[in-house]
Amino acid sequence: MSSVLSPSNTSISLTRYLIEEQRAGRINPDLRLLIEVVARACKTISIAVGKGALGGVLGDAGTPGAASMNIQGEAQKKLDVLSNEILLEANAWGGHLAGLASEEMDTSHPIPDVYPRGNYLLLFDPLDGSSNIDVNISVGTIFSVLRAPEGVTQAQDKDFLQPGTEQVCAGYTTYGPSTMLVLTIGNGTHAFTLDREVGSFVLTTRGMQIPDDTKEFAVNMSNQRHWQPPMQAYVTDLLAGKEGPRGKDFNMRWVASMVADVHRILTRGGIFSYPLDAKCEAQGGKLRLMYEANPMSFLVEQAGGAASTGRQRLLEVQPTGLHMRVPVFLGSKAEVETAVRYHHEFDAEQA
Ligand SMILES: O=P(O)(O)OC[C@H]1O[C@](O)(COP(=O)(O)O)[C@@H](O)[C@@H]1O
Ligand SMILES: [Mg+2]
Ligand SMILES: [Mg+2]
Repeated sequence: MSSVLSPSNTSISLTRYLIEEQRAGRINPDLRLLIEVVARACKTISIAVGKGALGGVLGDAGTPGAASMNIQGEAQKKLDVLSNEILLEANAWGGHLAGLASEEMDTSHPIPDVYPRGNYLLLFDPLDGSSNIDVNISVGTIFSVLRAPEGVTQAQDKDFLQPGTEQVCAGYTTYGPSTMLVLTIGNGTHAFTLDREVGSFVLTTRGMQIPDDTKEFAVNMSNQRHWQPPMQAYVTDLLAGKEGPRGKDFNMRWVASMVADVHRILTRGGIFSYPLDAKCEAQGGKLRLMYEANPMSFLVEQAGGAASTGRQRLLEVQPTGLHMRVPVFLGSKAEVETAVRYHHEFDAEQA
């Protein structure tokens, strides 16, 4: 059972938590440093996000009429670009990386020759929930850490193409009413809250646990007409409530910031889905495997939940590109298994 820790003078900081994990032999000094550097960069982003219009960080990057686009074909927000720069600058010189990759950069980013290299690869979505930036709704940063292949000191895109099961660490920060960092190194999922006075992340929930069952689902319902038949059937039965085949009523939530929707699920359960639909079919989905779906799936599985494409365990998907997209179903284990059953039954009927 997860335990929300009441603040006391023995509060455990992120640094102490990581040192204890290192002493237990679960992480080495390089990975500990890498996590500390990412956390510090997220504190800087949190300050920028918190300033909002006063910091001049709202709105689109680029110039009026000439928005700057990323490889996803999306107009970049100023905070997308600023957060990316903050994470790049913070991590380039740290000496624990062989390469970086980001939602906002077409290809992987080499570590400048002047800096020492390390054995890890860092992938990140510098600012998740971009459509919510200008309307003051929670946004976040998502990151994933892999090992660089043996002998690789300056990674290329192909070196990042490892299934999610190879992650050694994953996390996200939410920039909401409070700033929180949620982290796993493969020994459970834990939440830290930023103590703004002290300037450090403090452990506030050790061992987050997602209840197996839920009465809450999160999906962008406006895409319903574009969904495939199994998804149509699954949501129709959710909406039918206790009079329907599911025999219970379900509530719906959709923040449109994956970090916020997943944080709610890690905190009180639920299922989050961004299925394949006619609009994103050609791309293979909406959400990105390497720096959205994989890190969130690792965190969810480490909290007792499940994560699937609807047809396959998400962490076992073999990446084919840095910006590969996938359908996503994650959260309460029994509910994800139910959604997957609708897809398998439909496929079996088609076969
Ligand atoms: O606009 P939609 O269709 O509701 O999609 C919302 C989804 O898109 C995202 O904003 C995509 O992430 P980015 O903001 O990092 O591009 C997710 O956070 C969110 O779950
Ligand atoms: Mg995102
Ligand atoms: Mg983003």
